Amino acid sequence: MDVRGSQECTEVSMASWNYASDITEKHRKVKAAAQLKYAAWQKEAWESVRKWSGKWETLSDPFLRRQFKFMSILGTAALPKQDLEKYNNLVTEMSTLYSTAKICEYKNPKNCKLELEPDLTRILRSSRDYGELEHVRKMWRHQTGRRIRDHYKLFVKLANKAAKLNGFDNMGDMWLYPYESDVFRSDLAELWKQLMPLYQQLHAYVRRKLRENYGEEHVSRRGPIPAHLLGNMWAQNWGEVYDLVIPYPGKVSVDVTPQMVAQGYTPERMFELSEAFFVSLNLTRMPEEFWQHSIIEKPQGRDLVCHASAWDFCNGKDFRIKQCTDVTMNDLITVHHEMGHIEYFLKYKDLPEVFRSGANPGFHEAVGDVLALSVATPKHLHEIGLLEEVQDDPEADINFLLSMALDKITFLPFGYLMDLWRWDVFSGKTSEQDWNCAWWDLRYKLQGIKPPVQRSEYDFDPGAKYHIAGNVPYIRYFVSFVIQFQFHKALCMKAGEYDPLDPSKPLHKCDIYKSTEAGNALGDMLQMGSSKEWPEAMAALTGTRRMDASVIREYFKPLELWLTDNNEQHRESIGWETDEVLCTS
Ligand SMILES: C[C@H](NC(=O)O)C(=O)O
Ligand SMILES: [Zn+2]
Repeated sequence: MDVRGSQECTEVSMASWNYASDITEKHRKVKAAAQLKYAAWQKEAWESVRKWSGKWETLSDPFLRRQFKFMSILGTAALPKQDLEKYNNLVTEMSTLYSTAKICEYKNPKNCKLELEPDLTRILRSSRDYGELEHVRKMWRHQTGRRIRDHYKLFVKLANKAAKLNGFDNMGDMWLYPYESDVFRSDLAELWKQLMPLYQQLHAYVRRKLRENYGEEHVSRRGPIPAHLLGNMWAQNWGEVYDLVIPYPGKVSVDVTPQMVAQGYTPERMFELSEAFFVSLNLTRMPEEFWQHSIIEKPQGRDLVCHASAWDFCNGKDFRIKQCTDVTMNDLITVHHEMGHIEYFLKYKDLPEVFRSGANPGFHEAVGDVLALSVATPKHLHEIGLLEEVQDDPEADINFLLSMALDKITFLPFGYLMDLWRWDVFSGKTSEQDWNCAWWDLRYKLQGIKPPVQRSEYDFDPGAKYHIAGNVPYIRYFVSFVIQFQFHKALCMKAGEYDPLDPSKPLHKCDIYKSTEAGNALGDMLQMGSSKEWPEAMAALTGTRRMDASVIREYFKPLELWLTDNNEQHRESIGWETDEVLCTS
């Protein structure tokens, strides 16, 4: 049944790639037709599997049983043709509106060509003008969320119809199927409960530093932080305001963006640097086709989906990244993230097609980030010439850990709430007239942030984020940000870079570069694809079968102690409160 990566899969991937990298009506038509053809092929394959239902469950070979289990879920191809065509068009239209959105410049309303990448990303990273930041955030939401709210209404209806045709109550349940656990949601709630205290300490510290920078009239002592001051369009990580919050200024800065620019780094060099790290671990070099067909710089003169992505063309040969790479440290980390996907594709390409995916979607998001945890260390940045010296003192350590926390800890509540909101929308717990205010309830409750201007139900702020417009599930990133530290710890032990009993080898200083023991262990887990249940893949690499928040807390322990002490010294209140109405329904 399972062919070497069906021709239909290659065809629909190619048509989707052509559209995503060059948004034209012609490419859209070809993609829509290929999607319907692929769905017809999937439905045919599913029909022949269904003939076995009631029999395959008793097959003695677990490998075969698992293949049938996965093939018995058809997905959205179960929709009647017209519904599927409508569903596909809605998703394509929403992600196109998002990817082609442009806004006018704050100080020059005649220039209305500003795009998210790189224009708005750069402004949000570098501007400290309160009014400009507020303008950029508000106008982006007018051009994206507001314009797709109606699409989203019909999308939710069709998505739930498809879920029901697959035997699920709603699409939120269908999205959780690959995690193969009926306690998964409560496991996630437990992880967040364990991590929230650290987040709240970091939030209190950053709020104080931003208050000192912008003044108490903009950043109150006890209230939520205005979202547009956090350096990122969605306030999903705060690394870009590192310069405003550095605990010990005057130390060597771990943000090596200036060094990368000064040394004439190009996107090509960033990709070669990333590949060199993977190869140093005895992992796989990028194939020739990768370098021929990938898009690693934003092409001029055409619209495309700039959000970075990694592509598997189902033929065991053709794998690509599409990324509008900017020469920044943030994008160097993203390059590793995307190349981690390619490594996974390469490692499981000879498995039956149904097993060519991550042990669960969180695993796929974690691979590249694990390597980036080593790359980001001052020791590694020094080794590759991006940091002039390594200062091995407690203050430099706190600076480094804070920069890592601004990316990894600040992300956790956002990574969790994105699908908390969507699960409630799919299940109907959040009704359509409350969509936007339910979003802000979660943004306030979990992240302790607020919108710069009051929101209403004319807005659709979730739609201002790629993964909602483009219909990409998001809990995979929350899972990744927890398990990538478990993987990091296991690999660091294999590399001899971390010893729980040796204080001179703390987890946050580990760099697995050139360790083939670590690389082989990681490669062995990647080779499993989704042929085994994810706790088995987790145990193969880390020795434990569960997601475990204690590892990320161990990594940040020195910082957590420092933050708690620093907040006490400044008598900062931990947490947030407000009587402001953030959103009117
Ligand atoms: C964290 C997630 N990463 C990704 O899409 O690759 C994001 O960018 O929102
Ligand atoms: Zn990813």
